[in-house]
Amino acid sequence: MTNNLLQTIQSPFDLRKLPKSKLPLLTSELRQFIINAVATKEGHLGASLGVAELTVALHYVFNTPEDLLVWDVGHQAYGHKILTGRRDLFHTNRRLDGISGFPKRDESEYDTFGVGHSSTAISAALGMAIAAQLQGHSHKQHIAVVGDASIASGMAFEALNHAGVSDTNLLVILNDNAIGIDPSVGALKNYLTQVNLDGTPDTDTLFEALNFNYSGPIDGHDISVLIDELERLKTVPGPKLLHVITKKGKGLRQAEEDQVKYHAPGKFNAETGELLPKSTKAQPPKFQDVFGKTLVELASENKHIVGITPAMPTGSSLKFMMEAFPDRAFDVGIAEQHAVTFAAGLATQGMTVYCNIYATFLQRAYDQLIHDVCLQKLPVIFCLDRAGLVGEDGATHHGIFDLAFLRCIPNLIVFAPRNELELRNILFTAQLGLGLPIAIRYPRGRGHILEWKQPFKKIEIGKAHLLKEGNQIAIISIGTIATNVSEAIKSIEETSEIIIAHYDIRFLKPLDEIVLHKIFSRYKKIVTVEDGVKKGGLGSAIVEFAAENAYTHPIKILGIPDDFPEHGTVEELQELAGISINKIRQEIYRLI
Ligand SMILES: Cc1ncc(C[n+]2csc(CCOP(=O)(O)OP(=O)(O)O)c2C)c(N)n1
Ligand SMILES: CC(=O)[C@@H](O)[C@H](O)COP(=O)(O)O
Ligand SMILES: [Mg+2]
Repeated sequence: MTNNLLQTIQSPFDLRKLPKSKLPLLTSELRQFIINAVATKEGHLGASLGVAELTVALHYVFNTPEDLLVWDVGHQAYGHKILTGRRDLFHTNRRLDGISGFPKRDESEYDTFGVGHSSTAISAALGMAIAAQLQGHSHKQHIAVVGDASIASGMAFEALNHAGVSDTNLLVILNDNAIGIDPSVGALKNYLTQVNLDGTPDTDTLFEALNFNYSGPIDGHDISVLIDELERLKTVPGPKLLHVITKKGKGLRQAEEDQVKYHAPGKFNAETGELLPKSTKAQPPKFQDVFGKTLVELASENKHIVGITPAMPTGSSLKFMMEAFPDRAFDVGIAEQHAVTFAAGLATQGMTVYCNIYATFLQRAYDQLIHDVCLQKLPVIFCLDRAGLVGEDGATHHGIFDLAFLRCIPNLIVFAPRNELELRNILFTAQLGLGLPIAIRYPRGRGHILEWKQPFKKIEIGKAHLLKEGNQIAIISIGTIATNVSEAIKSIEETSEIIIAHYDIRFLKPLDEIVLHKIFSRYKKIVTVEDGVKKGGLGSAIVEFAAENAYTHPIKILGIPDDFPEHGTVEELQELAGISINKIRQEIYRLI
């Protein structure tokens, strides 16, 4: 398909000049543009395909950017980006120095609010709407587009509760496709499904009870119905909720049929929709699969084991336990706060709980972690996937704060496996009973060990590992960044007389003080390396240890500088942050 019409749209002002009759063609071209771009450049697919009509209709009816449009999560905003001046830049989506995969305020005036984490749109749009009232801009419209999985989160409920007693020009559009990344769950999902089946609710809807003017459900792929309803709602004062039914992946057969895989499918053939074949060579496992498969092994021996994921069964691989032991594995929806306190409740009753949360999303449940788990010494086992730099998802998704924000919590053990075997063994060790909560953080992607299914070995809590001795400088690393450190050391030792010691501290908490005293007595200079923020993490811990023990060695901290890393490949971002093999080698040379 050509995209002749789409090519004429530089901004929504051009779009609004088109006759309504041209909009279906424009929508098809937009959809095809997204398919072509994601097929070769990768990214999120299904969500943007599902809202193609809605995106065109919103920019057609509302006077964006004067009217404020807020996308929840933002993984569905590719069409919005393409229509708002970024079509010709779209090939740089999620690449280093390119545009972000999510709406971002400093990228465009049409991106009214930075997103990536879910369920923020209603709060943000309500804030904007109340600001408009206070500033006397009563003509402004405020629209939050939120998915059925995201609206089930606590934050979204809190915002609805507040908005319902406001008299603001707020329109919440519930984009209901009955799926998040994985199928949506919970009582609200069942309620929405029923409303959808009935066609129209015959009693007061949940949203009417919260004082919203409810309309729908309407067909989100019928652009003319959408436009008529949005035009009508523009004239209705107060908080409104429009229930729109869409199909995730709409317009690409495979994406409609396998919505989980095509949420973010990787490269595929734009014409046939088929995923590009993966290498047939045996590969080391993904860390998430080491977690998921090991948990099944452990759960089959230990009936007290329970697993929890907040809406990421596939991403975390908890799906394996959900299949094997459906009664003991829970997808609680996008509800990180609930997931943590739910885990705490289970732990009070002697259950052995593995609560798997992406490191970045645990940020949302910080109080629950402190107040409900650690303060009460409840031995919940937190498995923090996607820790460190995650790559193309960028600033909103890097799991780089966890080491710093976990280290300051009393009673919490913090462990980062160096490889798949260490992950497997700590998962085993944790269920033997630690008497304290533990956070186990590991990265996105694959490790290096093909034969990872080895017999379990118990890990001694608080014990660091000497990986190699040296003569002047000691490097202390934590987690899988040890691979970069080992490579950097190897290349230096190949070309010089210097021999560098390397320790894997493993436990950020409790620190192995015996080993640290040995390091400080034996070596003149210390380097720490972590794939988390420098402020507050491993480096800070070592500096504090040195100060407490009156060691005056120079200590060089390598980690993420005090800034938000953007998107790019992990290797590119490590280079920028100064923790790539190359940058570690340079730093060591500088010290020598
Ligand atoms: C706080 C938080 N938890 C988890 C995620 C991961 N996540 C991204 S999209 C998504 C599903 C969103 O589903 P829905 O709101 O229904 O939107 P759809 O993809 O169907 O358009 C999830 C769980 C996230 N972005 N933020
Ligand atoms: C939009 C969002 O938050 C998720 O889709 C996220 O991109 C998933 O990340 P992984 O690909 O690492 O599972
Ligand atoms: Mg959805």
